[in-house]
Amino acid sequence: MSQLFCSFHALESKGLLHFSLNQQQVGGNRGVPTSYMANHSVLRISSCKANSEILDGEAYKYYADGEWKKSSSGKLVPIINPTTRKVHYKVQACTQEEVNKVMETAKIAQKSWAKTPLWKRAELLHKAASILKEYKTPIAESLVKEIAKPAKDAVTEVVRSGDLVSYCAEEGVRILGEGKFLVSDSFPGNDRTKYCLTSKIPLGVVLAIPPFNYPVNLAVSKIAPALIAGNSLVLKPPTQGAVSCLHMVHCFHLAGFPKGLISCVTGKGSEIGDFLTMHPGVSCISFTGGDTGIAISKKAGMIPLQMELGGKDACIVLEDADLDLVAANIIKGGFSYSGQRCTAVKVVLVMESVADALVEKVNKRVAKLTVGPPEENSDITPVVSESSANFIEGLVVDAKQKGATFCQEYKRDGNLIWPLLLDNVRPDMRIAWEEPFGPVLPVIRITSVEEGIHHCNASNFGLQGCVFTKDINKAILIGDAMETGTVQINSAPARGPDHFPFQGIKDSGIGSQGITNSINMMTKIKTTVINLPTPSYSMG
Ligand SMILES: NC(=O)C1=CN([C@@H]2O[C@H](COP(=O)(O)OP(=O)(O)OC[C@H]3O[C@@H](n4cnc5c(N)ncnc54)[C@H](OP(=O)(O)O)[C@@H]3O)[C@@H](O)[C@H]2O)C=CC1
Ligand SMILES: O=C(O)[C@H](O)COP(=O)(O)O
Repeated sequence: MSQLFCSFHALESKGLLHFSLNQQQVGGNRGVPTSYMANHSVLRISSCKANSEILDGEAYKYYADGEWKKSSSGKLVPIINPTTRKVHYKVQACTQEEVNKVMETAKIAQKSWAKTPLWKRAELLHKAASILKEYKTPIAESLVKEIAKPAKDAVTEVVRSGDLVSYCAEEGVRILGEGKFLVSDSFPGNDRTKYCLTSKIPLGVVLAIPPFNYPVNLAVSKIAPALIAGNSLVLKPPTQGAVSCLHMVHCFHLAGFPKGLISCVTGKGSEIGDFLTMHPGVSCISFTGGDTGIAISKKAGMIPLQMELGGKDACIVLEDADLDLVAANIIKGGFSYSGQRCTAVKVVLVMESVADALVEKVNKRVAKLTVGPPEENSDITPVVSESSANFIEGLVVDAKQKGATFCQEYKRDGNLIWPLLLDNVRPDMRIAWEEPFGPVLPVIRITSVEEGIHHCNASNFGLQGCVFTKDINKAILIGDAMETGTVQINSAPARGPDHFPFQGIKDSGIGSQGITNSINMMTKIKTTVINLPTPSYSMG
C-alpha cells in the first residue's frame, strides 16, 4: 500500500473506513501534469501525518486556519449510513465562536490572496485537482457510506470534480485577465477626455453550502471559482456528505493553500446555518439545496446570492418522438442516483396517442434496474434518510388514494424504495407538483402540447425541462415557451458538463452557475478612469 494512503489503512483497521485498494488504482501519476509530480512525492511522505490529523478517535475534525481541530463544543454530529441506518461517521458540531474565528481568519487570508498573481492561484488549483483525482478511491468510499451513491458514480463524481477545478483554473486565468476599455466620447456631450478601464475584483469571503446529493462536486463548483477569483472560502458541508467534503478539503490542504483561506465548519444546518448565513463577515453566499435556500435569501444581508434550489423538471413527449430514445432518457433522467438529482426528470407529460407505447417501453427498462446496496453498484440504492423515504411514501400513498395507475408494486425496505412508474397521474395529486427526490416518477397523459407547456409553467419551480420530437422547429417553439432555466431537446435534463450555464427561475434559484458564470458572480467590477487634460487625438 502506498504511503499516501497509510492512514486510510489505519482507519480501515479501526473499522472506520472500508475499501479495497491496489497499486494500480491509486499508484502512479496518471493524468497528473509532470510539474506536480515532484510535489507529489513530497506529499506521499507528508500525507500520513496529515491524514492522521484529520481524525480524532472516531470523529472527524473540522478545518480552520490551516489546521484540523476538535470543536470546543464537545458535541459530535452523527452521520447515518442510509443503507444500514446506523451511525457510520461522526463530525464536530462547531460553535458560533469557532465560526467567528473562521470568518476573521478568512478575511485576513483573503487580503493577501487577492494580491497573489492569478497564475499562482491557478497553479495551486491545478495541484489540488490532481491530488483530488489521486484520492478518488477513499473519497468515493465515503460517498458510498454517507449518501449511498453507487460506487462507480461516486468515483465519477470525484474525477468530475477534479476536472472542474482544473477547468476553473484555466477559465479564471483567461476571463479574469481581461477587462474593458471605454472612451467617453461615445456618450452625448462628451469629448474623448476620459479613458475608463474595468477589471474584476474579488468580493471577500464566500460562504459555500452544498447539498447532500453531490457533496464533493457541488462544493468544488463553489470553492474553485471563489478561489481563482481571489476570494477566501468558508465551506459548510451537508451533514450527510460531510466526511467526503472533509477529505476533499484535505486535498486542498495538501496542495498548500495559505492558512485560513479555506475553512470547513461542520455541524447541523439547523443549528449553525443561520449564524453562518447572517454573519457580517460573509460577502457572498453560494447555496445549493432545497427550500432552505428560499429562507436564506430572505435572511441574508445585502450580498450577492447564488441559489440553485429544487426542480420539477418536465419531460414533454410529442407524437413523433423516438420512443426508444425517450424511454432510455426517462430511465437515466428519472432513476439515476434513485431520482435524487435536482435535474432528474420529475414528471413525464406524454401525448395520449403514444402514451401506452411509451409506458410499456419504460416499464420494460424499469424491470431491468437493479435494486440494492451502493457497494454493489445497484442502479437503485437507499434514499438518503428515513424522513426522505417517508416523504416519498406519502406522495405514493396520496397518488394511490386518488387513483393513479401503479405500473409496479410499491415496495420499500428501510430507506430502499423500488423504482416505481405512476401512470394516469392527474393534477389533483401531490406527485404532479412536488419533487419526490426518489425513484418514483409520475406520467401525465396530455391531449395537446399546450396542456404540457401549461403544466410545466404552472409549477413553482423552473429549473430544467426537456422536449422530445423529431421536429426541431416545434422543439424550439416549445422550449421557448417553457419557463425554465434550461430546456434540453431530445435528452434528459442535466447540469453537466460543468462549464455550461446552469440556472433556475422562480423557486428554482437566483443567478446562474457553471464555471464561467460562477467566476463572474464571485467578482465585482472595478473601474479606473484616466482623465486627460485635453481630448485625446488633439495633438499633431
Ligand atoms: N438546483 C440544484 O442544483 C440542486 C437542488 N437540490 C435540491 O436540494 C434538496 C435536497 O438536498 P438537501 O441537502 O436535502 O437540501 P437542504 O436544503 O435541506 O440542505 C442543503 C444544505 O443546506 C444546509 N442547511 C440546512 N439548514 C440550513 C440553514 N438554516 N442555513 C444554512 N444552511 C442550512 C444543509 O446542511 P445539513 O445537511 O446539515 O442540514 C445542507 O448543507 C432538493 O430539494 C433538491 O431539489 C439538490 C441538489 C442540486
Ligand atoms: O444536484 C444535482 O442534482 C446536480 O446538480 C445534477 O447534476 P447532473 O445533472 O450533472 O447530474
